[in-house]
Amino acid sequence: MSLVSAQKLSKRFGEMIAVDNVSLDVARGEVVGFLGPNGAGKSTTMKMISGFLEPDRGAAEICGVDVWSHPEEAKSRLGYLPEGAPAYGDMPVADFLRFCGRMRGLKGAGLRNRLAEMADRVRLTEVWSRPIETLSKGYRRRVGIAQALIHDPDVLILDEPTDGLDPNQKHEMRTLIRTIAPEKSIIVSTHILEEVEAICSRAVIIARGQVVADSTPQDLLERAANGRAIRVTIGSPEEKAVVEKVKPCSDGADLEVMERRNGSTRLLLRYGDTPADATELAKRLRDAELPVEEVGLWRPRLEDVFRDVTTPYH
Ligand SMILES: Nc1ncnc2c1ncn2[C@@H]1O[C@H](COP(=O)(O)OP(=O)(O)OP(=O)(O)O)[C@@H](O)[C@H]1O
Repeated sequence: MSLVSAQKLSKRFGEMIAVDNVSLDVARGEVVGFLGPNGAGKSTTMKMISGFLEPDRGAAEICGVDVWSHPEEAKSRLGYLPEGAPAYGDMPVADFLRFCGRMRGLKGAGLRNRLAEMADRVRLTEVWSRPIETLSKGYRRRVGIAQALIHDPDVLILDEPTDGLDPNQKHEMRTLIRTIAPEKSIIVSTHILEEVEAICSRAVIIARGQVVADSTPQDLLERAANGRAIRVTIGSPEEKAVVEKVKPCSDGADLEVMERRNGSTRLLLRYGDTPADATELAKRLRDAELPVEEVGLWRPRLEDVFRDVTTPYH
């Protein structure tokens, strides 16, 4: 069963369609990376899924509970980490989490147990009595995660969970997310594509309010290249002349100039559905007496895939 189910969500602000017919299902154990350029509609979609913003059309359910007709019940199954640090900076960590627990309806031994578990699991023991505003960014973000987890929700929505953290803190946060992932459905909004590869089992890319890709990060990478593109570097800065000379050797591939650097031009040759043969191409380029520096199958990064699927929407 999907713990998160959003069906055909749409939202307009005046004339502008911020979210257009977005559907998203997330099963237990899935970590979905929610990606998109600035203004794509990520926050608006997450706010509608978590019941903070009413959609014009469509519906969202958390654990089978409609977020608009039964908001209290739906929100009790949901933990949310907003962007940035938690408020109430002058409160000690323990008091803040106790307060959040009470707001979530916990009390007595149940509350004490959850607080102890958070201290241990989110590794907050060291700073337990310190005011939040005196903590490092990494610890503050962990306090944010602890407040989202205090009532042991089935669904977690995390907005930019590692933004502004140093590499060690990022690593710790990702390890924590991976540890809790099997029991929950998690949606992570992020701009950091390496994060998607590190922790997400699925990547949903949104542009201009619409879902433009929904697949595993590995599948997106394979689909983008799949041995069907070659990267060529020619030792000449004359972009136009390079393209003209490479074209007749390229068996009808689509040519794109990737970059010009240090007197060289780097091209990307896409072969569509035909497998690319880098050895044959290298031979032809040498026969044409081009100053070839490098010829190899192109291995895209997630950045390239992201650019590919969102660029037509800018
Ligand atoms: N309350 C609002 N009133 C008017 N327009 C809004 C409102 N909230 C969002 N928008 C607009 O809706 C579009 C989608 O915004 P949204 O914040 O959902 O994008 P996003 O993908 O989260 O962007 P970012 O990565 O920059 O946070 C943007 O053009 C934004 O300006």
